[in-house]
Amino acid sequence: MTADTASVTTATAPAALFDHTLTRDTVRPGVIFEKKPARTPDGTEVAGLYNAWITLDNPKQYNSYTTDMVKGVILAFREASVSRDVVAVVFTATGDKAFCTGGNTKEYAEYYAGNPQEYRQYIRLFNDMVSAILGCDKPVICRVNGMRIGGGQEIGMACDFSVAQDLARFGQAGPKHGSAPVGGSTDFLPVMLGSEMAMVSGSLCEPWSAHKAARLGLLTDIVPALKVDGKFVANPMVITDRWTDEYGRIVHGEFRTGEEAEAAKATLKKGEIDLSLLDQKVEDLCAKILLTFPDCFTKTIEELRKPKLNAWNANKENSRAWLALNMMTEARAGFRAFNEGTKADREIDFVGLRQALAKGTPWTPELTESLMPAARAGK
Ligand SMILES: CC(C)(COP(=O)(O)OP(=O)(O)OC[C@H]1O[C@@H](n2cnc3c(N)ncnc32)[C@H](O)[C@@H]1OP(=O)(O)O)[C@@H](O)C(=O)NCCC(=O)NCCSC(=O)C1=CCCCC1=O
Repeated sequence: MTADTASVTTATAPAALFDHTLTRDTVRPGVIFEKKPARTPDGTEVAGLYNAWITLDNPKQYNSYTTDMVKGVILAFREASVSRDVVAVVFTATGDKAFCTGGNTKEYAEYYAGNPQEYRQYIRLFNDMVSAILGCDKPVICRVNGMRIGGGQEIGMACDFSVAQDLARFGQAGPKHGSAPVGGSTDFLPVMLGSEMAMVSGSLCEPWSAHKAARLGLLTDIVPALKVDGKFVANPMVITDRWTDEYGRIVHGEFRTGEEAEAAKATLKKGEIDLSLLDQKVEDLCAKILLTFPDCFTKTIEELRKPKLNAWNANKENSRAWLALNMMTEARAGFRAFNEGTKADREIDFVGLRQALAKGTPWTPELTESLMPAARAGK
């Protein structure tokens, strides 16, 4: 007679399991780790199996990660990775505004600016966070609950799948705020988009809509999140009702402008945000993963990660050194400007800087001060 799987398990599984977790320390400020029951495609809970949800919880600062949070993310991924009962990891954040807008600019401006040796240590942690995602033994789904900008885009692209609510925006901030997107984006973007669009997305700091990001290959799928009069509608700020302009150029996924944008803002205002379709999509994806051979699935994603991982491993250490030294010059100026400026004026004087450097001006403290929004306000 053939024994059922449960009896075989009872007879042959070790009586006591070794613990491969690095630490059971549950104090992880700004990061929530939860195990939620895994479900079959029809929604039935599966006994003894879970999906690990790792949630960035710093909504007031758009879920940017503080140094403590980076440590928390590493530990959470480590725990999810070694949990035998975890099927998939869902990486997300609190609220509906932002998944993550990258490194915490307040910390950058007030602690790391001008302190390269400290930032070098921070980047060790940051690099370990990206590596923890890329090396997770479970498939990782980024549940993009809102904008994914700067380092947020980098840790999002390190995930295996990304499912987004369609009000989310995607892109980089570094070249405007004093950094280079070498925390993953310069490695992942060419792999995911091809080099031309990688150049556009990585360097110009112009956000893309979810529709555009999905069309160009950054996302697994998108869902509407805005409900107007009880009905889900596509992000009204984005062109979704036509594919081309009068010259045949693709406009689907571009942001609306002029009167169309004004009307869209009004629609946004009267609607409410509901992430239930996002949750459903994430659950559906987790359920698809559940119904596969675990080891074959893991081997598959390990192989498919390689183009991203190889690029990341080739560059991360020398990027760390560059990022540290850049905290003496452009990052010091840019992150301070963002932190000290107003919403209407929080970038440095780019033209003034370029003109000064063209004349060989050194990076003195006086040069940095002269580039700040406060210097313009005084003029
Ligand atoms: C474009 C923005 C992402 C969003 O702009 P907007 O919609 O106008 O919202 P804000 O009013 O700016 O933001 C709401 C409040 O959140 C605070 N906030 C936003 N992002 C951060 C952040 N990253 N750190 C700390 N606080 C943040 C913002 O100050 C507002 O607070 P308030 O108290 O004033 O209400 C825009 O917010 C933006 O550009 N943010 C900064 C993006 C950024 O520069 N990120 C860092 C990029 S570099 C990076 O991430 C790196 C990672 C590792 C490798 C090296 C590296 O550089």
